[in-house]
Amino acid sequence: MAMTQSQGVADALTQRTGHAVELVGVTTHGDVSKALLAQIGGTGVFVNELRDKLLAGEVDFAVHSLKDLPTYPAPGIVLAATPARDDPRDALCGPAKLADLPHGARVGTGSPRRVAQLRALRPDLEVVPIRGNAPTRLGKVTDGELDAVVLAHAGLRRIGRLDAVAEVFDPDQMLPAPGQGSLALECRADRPDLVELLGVLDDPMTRASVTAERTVLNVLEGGCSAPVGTYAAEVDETLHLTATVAAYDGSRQIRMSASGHPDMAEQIGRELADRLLAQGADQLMGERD
Ligand SMILES: NCc1[nH]cc(CCC(=O)O)c1CC(=O)O
Repeated sequence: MAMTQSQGVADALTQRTGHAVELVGVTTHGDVSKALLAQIGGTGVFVNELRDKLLAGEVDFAVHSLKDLPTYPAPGIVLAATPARDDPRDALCGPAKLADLPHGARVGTGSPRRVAQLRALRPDLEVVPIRGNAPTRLGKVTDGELDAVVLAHAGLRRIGRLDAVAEVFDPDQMLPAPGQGSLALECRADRPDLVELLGVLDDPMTRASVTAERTVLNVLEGGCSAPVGTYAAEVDETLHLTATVAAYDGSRQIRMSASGHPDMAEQIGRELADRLLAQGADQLMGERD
């Protein structure tokens, strides 16, 4: 997935600027570790090695999945572009839609956000923690170990496996991870030439949406392993943001929305997060079964 999305960015950049781009593959801790993301700390596990190579001057820019990027800034590094977002939703992969899965069906996901929202939708399911890349996860359904898995639609599209999708979750049912489906192009802050070059791929609507989403996560002090779901989109120059914090066991969920001018994306996110906290979001996030 990482190589496919990076190649897409490289091609787009060459097309727009005429510059040739050479891909340098980097394996990260998140790629090799078999531990659950929630256990290895979550934030930065797919990102840190790439940032090290940026700072060492071994590569000029890095392509990340935005949802894997920690919300706190990295010294010396800037987010030069957020290209137009892919489908941000989650997808159920398997032989049947969620409502048609048998009682007690085994559904795989390692994400506390997905676990919490799945349990809220179908308390009877057995949610099984899994890791590994998307093909490995899909393989667990094919070989009968699991009845279904939940994966990001964007990732499935990038690896050409939309055939596995039984149902795409509406954000009303399951809110995606902040930044899901969006890419992040990072480069060194002391390379204004590159910041400008990469800027041709920036999509202002995506930037506003993901800024609002990531601000919610930042204020709630959650990483990619927090049970926080968000979705923001711009309609007629108004940014609409919805966010949820869910108890891990699915028993309780706080869900709220806000909207405003896209230029105020950060403030919209901050105010929504404050309202979630006032409703007891921090208490829900701290709970584990
Ligand atoms: N956590 C790993 C990860 N990082 C980005 C994606 C998918 C692509 C995206 O959301 O942009 C995935 C896999 C998944 O969640 O199914």
